Amino acid sequence: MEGVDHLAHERNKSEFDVDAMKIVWAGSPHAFVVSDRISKLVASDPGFRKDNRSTLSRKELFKNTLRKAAYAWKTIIDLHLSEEEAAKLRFYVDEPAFTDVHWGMFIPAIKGQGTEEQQQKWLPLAYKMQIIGCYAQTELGHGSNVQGLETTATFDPQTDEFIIHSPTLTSSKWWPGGLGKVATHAIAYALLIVGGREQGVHGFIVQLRSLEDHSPLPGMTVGDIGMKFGNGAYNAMDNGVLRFDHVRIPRNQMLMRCAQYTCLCMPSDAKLILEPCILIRVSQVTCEGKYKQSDVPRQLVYGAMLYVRQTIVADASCALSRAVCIATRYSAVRRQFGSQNGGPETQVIDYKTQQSRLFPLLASAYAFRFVGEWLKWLYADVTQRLQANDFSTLPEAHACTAGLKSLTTTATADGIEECRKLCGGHGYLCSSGLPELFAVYVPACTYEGENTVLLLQVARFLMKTVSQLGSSKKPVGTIAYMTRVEHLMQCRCGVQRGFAELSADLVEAAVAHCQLLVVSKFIEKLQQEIPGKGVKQQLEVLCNIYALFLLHKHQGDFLSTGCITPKHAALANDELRSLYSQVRPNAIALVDAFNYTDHYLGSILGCYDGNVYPKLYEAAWKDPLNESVVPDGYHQYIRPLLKQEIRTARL
Ligand SMILES: CCCCCCC/C=C/C(=O)SCCNC(=O)CCNC(=O)[C@H](O)C(C)(C)COP(=O)(O)OP(=O)(O)OC[C@H]1O[C@@H](n2cnc3c(N)ncnc32)[C@H](O)[C@@H]1OP(=O)(O)O
Ligand SMILES: Cc1cc2nc3c(=O)[nH]c(=O)nc-3n(C[C@H](O)[C@H](O)[C@H](O)COP(=O)(O)OP(=O)(O)OC[C@H]3O[C@@H](n4cnc5c(N)ncnc54)[C@H](O)[C@@H]3O)c2cc1C
Repeated sequence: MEGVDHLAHERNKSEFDVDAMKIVWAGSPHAFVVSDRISKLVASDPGFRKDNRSTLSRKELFKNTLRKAAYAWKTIIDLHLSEEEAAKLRFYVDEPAFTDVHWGMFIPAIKGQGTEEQQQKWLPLAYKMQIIGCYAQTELGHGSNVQGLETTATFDPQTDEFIIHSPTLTSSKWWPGGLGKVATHAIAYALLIVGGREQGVHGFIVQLRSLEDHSPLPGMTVGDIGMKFGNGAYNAMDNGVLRFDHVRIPRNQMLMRCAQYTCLCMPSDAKLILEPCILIRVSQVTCEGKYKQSDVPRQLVYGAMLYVRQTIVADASCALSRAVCIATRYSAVRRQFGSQNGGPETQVIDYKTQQSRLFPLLASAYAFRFVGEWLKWLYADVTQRLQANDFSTLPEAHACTAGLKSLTTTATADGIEECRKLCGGHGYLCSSGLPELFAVYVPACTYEGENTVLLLQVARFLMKTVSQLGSSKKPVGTIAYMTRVEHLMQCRCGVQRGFAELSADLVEAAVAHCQLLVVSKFIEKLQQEIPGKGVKQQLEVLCNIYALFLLHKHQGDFLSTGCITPKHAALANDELRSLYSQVRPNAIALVDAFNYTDHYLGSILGCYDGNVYPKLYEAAWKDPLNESVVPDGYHQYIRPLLKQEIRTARL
C-alpha cells in the first residue's frame, strides 16, 4: 500500500542515531544540508525525470541529455546556486554528459596547467559556459601510453603559431567525452616539435567548432565513435573522434605552466631575428635561445589526471553505496523459504550467505568514503605545495591517486554486479536500477588510467622506495611502514629479476599497499570525534568487517608469509560472522544514512518504503511492448507460423 513503510520494522531495530550518521556520510553538517536540499530539489522537478531512459533510442537519449543539461544550467542560474550547490545538482541529475568533462576535466586542466594569463582568458568563458570544453588526450592508437601520442604540434616561428596535425590514422583523437557533437573547444594533447626537435607531450587549447553555428572549423574532422557497452545512459555521452588537418593556433594557446620556450631576439637594423623557437611572454624575453623545461616536473602535464583520479575515488563510494542501498533494502523485503507452520518465509537478509556477500560491500562503501576524504585532502595539500614549487610529495600523490582509483573502481564495479546477483531475477530488470548503474560505472576501471597500468605505477613507486631502503632517505607518509621490510631487502638483495618479469606479483603488492591505505584511513577516521549515539560503534564494526574480510579473502598470502597462523585465520572467520550479526539489525539504517532519494536511486527494489511488488507490477505495464495486447509482428511472422503457412523443415 502506498504511504506505508514496509521497512519500518527494520528501521525500528537501529541501534544508532541515523541522522548523525547522515552527517558523517555527507562529511559535515553543512555538506549534509546542501546535499539534502539539492537532492530533493532535483527529485521533485519533473524536468529531471530519468525513469524513461531505457526506452529511448540513442538519438532521443542524447537529445534528452542536452535538454537536461540546459535545464540544469538554467536552474543553477535562476536559483543563483553556488559552485558547490551546482556541482551537487549535476551529481543528483545523474546523467553522464558533456558537462562531466567540461567541469571535471577541461576546467581543472586549465587551472592546473595554464599560466595566469591563460587562466584569466579561458576560465571566465568556461565558467559561464560560453565555451564547452573536452579533454582530448587519448587516440585511436594510444591511451595508456601518453608519451606515445602521435598528434603533432609544430611551432611556426614565421607566424608565431602551432600547427596541430593528425599525421596517421592512429593519431586520431578517440574517446574524449563531449567531443563527438557538443564541445566547442578541446584541450588537445600533442607532441610538441620546435625547430625540428621533439619536446614531449603538451596540452593545447584548440577551438573545434564555430560559436556561431556550431559547425566544425576548417581542418577539423569530428564525430561520435558510436554505441557503447549496454544500452545504458553512457550512450548519452558523445565520446568522439577528431582528426586535425594542419590546424593553426596562436602560440599563447599552449598550456605553458609546465614548459617555457626562451628565444634569442637579436635586434638588428630594428628588425627582430627569431631563432626557430618560441618567444615566451614578452616580459620574459631573455638573451638565450633554447627549449626550457620549467623547473616543475614534466609530469605536471598529467596534473588533470591526478585531480580526476581523486574525484573518481569519491565517486566509487557513491556508486557502491547506491548499489548496496538497493540490495540491502531488497534483501530485507524479499522472503524466500523457511516458513514455519504457515508463518512468513525467511527474509533473505537473514541468510548468512547473503550477509557474507552483502555486508563487506556495505563496509567497503563506508571505507571508500573515508579514504576518498583523505585523498581529497592529499590532493589539496600537494596542489598547495606545487604553488610553492615544493614537489616533494608529488610522487606519493601520484601513487596514491593511481592506486586508490584502481582499487576502488575495480571493487565497485565488481560490487555493483554482486548487488545485482544479490537481488536474484529482479536485479536483472532495468527498473531495479542495477543494470544501468553497472553499465554506466564499469568504464571507470578503464578511463582516467587503465587499472592495471595504474597499479604498475604504484608498484614502480614501491620498488623505488625499496631500492632506497638502507640509504639516508627514509620512507615517510603512506610508505613509512616499509622501513619494517628493510631487513628483508638486505638478505634478499642478491637476486633481482626484472620488473616486467615480476610485474604480476608486483601488481598484487600494489593492491595490498592500497588496501592497507584504505584500512589505515578508516582507523584514522575512527580516531576523530564522531558525534551521535552508537555512530562510532557502528563504524568500528564496519571497519573491522572491511579489514577482516580482506584477511579472510587473502588468508593464503597471510598464512604463507607467516603473518598469521591457521588459528588466527579461524578466529578471524569466527569474528566476521559475529560482526555480520552485529550489523544485521542496523543494516537498513546504515543505508538510510546515505540519504538517497528514490529519484536518485532509480530503483523499485531499493525504494525507501520497501513497497516493491506493487511497484514492479505497475512498472511492467508501462513498457512500450505492452502498448498493444497483440504485439507488432504477430500477423506478419507469428500467425503464419501457427497456421503452418510457412513450409517448415521436416522435423
Ligand atoms: C569527474 C570527471 C569524470 C570524467 C569521466 C571520465 C572521463 C575520462 C577521461 C580520460 O580517460 S582522460 C585520459 C586518461 N588517460 C590516462 O590516464 C593515461 C594513463 N597513462 C599515464 O598516466 C601515463 O602514460 C603513465 C602510465 C603514468 C606513464 O607515463 P610516462 O610514460 O610519462 O611516465 P613513466 O616513465 O611511467 O613515469 C615517469 C615518472 O613520472 C611519474 N608520473 C607519471 N604520471 C604521473 C602523474 N600523473 N603525476 C605525477 N607523477 C607522475 C612516474 O611516477 C615516474 O616517476 P619516477 O618513477 O621517474 O620518479
Ligand atoms: C567511457 C570512456 C570515456 C573516456 N573518456 C575519455 C576522455 O574524455 N578523454 C580522453 O582523453 N580519454 C578518454 N577515454 C580513454 C581512456 O582514457 C583510455 O581508454 C584509457 O586510458 C585506457 O587506455 P587504452 O584504451 O589505450 O588501454 P590499453 O593500454 O590499450 O589497455 C589494453 C590492455 O593493455 C594492458 N597494458 C597496457 N600497457 C601495459 C603495460 N605497460 N604493462 C602491462 N599491461 C599493459 C592494459 O592493462 C589492458 O589490459 C575514455 C574511455 C572510456 C572507456
